[in-house]
Amino acid sequence: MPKFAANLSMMFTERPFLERFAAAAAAGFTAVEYLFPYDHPAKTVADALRSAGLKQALFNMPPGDWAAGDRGLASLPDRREEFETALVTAISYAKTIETPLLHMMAGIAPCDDPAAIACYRENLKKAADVTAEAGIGLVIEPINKRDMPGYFLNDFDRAFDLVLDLDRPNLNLQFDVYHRQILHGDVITALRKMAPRIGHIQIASVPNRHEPLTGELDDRRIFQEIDAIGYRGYVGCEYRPAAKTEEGLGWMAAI
Ligand SMILES: O=C(O)[C@@H](O)C(=O)CO
Ligand SMILES: [Mg+2]
Repeated sequence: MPKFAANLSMMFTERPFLERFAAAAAAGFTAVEYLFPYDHPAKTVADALRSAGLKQALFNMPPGDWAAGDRGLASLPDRREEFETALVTAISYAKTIETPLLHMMAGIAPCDDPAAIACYRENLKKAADVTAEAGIGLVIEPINKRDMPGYFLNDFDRAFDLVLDLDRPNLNLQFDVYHRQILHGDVITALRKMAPRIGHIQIASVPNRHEPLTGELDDRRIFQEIDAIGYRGYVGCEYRPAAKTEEGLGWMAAI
């Protein structure tokens, strides 16, 4: 059975961010992930994590101005400086919080624009090298077009090929089963094919992004396959609970 990390951007949101750590631990989780820690000093987040006895699985690099619609900076040629600053901030937080993995979001840009493609590639190489120096892994995640229209990285094969092509040992794929199913289906074949370069996995039911076992996929079968491909990292529970978070945790005992 995979080991699960609670996603604190979607789960336990009945409480303020810093109180979600203790709630996740009380519910039996041993690790957490979330989108962004940057609203709080890194030390404050690290203290919340450690006093709850949790491990950090992953968080994202600063995405630009999320409220204004930014969804990452990596493919935006006119925001290269901001990307570099975001990278420095992410590494500093990653060291204090002790995350083994950072997710670099691509941004909203046409996926066939040569300038965006070149910029993304260049920034990805830079981020992979800088994170490697810091002893941190880097992941990229294809995101479906319904949840994030216009997102640059919207194709699993393209992301996988890029990871292979850049050939950095610390650069891998964030395989979100929810996005995979909406974008392409064929989840199990893709898990098998991409297994050597999967750095992180996330799950949710499809199409409502609720608890596992409540959607169109056979999540038990998918968890078996995640074990079978030899994945030993955390599986992030990146779902919006259908009701209160604790009320929906029964799926873990049922799988
Ligand atoms: O799937 C998602 O939405 C997240 O993993 C993410 O990092 C960007 O929103
Ligand atoms: Mg995800």
